[in-house]
Amino acid sequence: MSGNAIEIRGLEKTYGGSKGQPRKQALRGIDLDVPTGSVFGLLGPNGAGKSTLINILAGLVVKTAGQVRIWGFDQDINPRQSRAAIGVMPQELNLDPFFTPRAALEMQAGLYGVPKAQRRSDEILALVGLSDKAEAYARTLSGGMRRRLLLGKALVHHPRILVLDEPTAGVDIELRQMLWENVRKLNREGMTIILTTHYLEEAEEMCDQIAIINQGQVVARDSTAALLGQMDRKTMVIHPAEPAERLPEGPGLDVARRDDGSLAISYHTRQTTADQVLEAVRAAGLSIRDVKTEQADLQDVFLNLTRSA
Ligand SMILES: Nc1ncnc2c1ncn2[C@@H]1O[C@H](COP(=O)(O)OP(=O)(O)OP(=O)(O)O)[C@@H](O)[C@H]1O
Repeated sequence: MSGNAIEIRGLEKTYGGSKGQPRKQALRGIDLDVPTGSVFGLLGPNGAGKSTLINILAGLVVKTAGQVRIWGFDQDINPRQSRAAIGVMPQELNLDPFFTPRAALEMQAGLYGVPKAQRRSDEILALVGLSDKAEAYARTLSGGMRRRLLLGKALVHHPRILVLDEPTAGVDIELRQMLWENVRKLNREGMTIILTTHYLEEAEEMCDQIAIINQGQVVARDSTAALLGQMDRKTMVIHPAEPAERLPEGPGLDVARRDDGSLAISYHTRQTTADQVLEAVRAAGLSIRDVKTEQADLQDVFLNLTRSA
């Protein structure tokens, strides 16, 4: 398919307040296109609504309003086809402890109505590195192996789109590499990949497109390169030798006094050099007792984006 693997318009979700809990609006009108063939990163702080969005795509959560098209199929009009186009690797390790990996894959294939002749359990077991555990009970598998099996289960029905919800949260380096190798391979073969992650460097490395979600809304959506361009904010924290009477000034400098008497000077590294910041400090008549820099992290970026939104 050319164009978009997924098209979302005006998507809303309000969880009903049960047992006296207040109602919770988790998604507040999401518009989002995921280009076919991309590795698409869905970023956002805890509680932003990423899992809700993914679960709606997977058909596990019912939306309150809006339209979702998966591989051209409207979820409301063609629920079966839209579900068949997507495979989801969930966050929780929800596996039946008495199934072997092979049985779990066969069972999943059965649920999706994949005919026996078209099942590729051995191929999938090999892909996720579980061939030698094919007949082991799930309860005897390590956490990492269970994750691999969940990835395998997401692939049994040959989906066009693979969704990975926090695939590398708490996994070791080896498994992480193996997951990313698999993702790259599947993407090269044409699969569209959507993943949620908390790790900015992971998104930077893996994703060519990124959407940032905050409080149920898309606050940024761009190519990774363009977004990272906005993330070049650094903060230089200056402890002046004497209390500062005058604040440093300069184009692109954002200066704040902190409670400990230090000055936090934020700037964009593409626009301003550290030297220019120091010059502005001296021009304000300040001598420096101590200085350190703070790199913007994803949290800063979120704050920035939500403020400007
Ligand atoms: N079943 C539910 N009932 C009520 N509220 C819910 C339910 N599931 C999620 N929420 C609320 O909806 C909001 C979005 O949650 P969601 O799990 O989608 O966020 P998230 O971005 O995936 O966060 P995390 O990274 O922590 O998984 C949160 O405020 C959450 O508490």
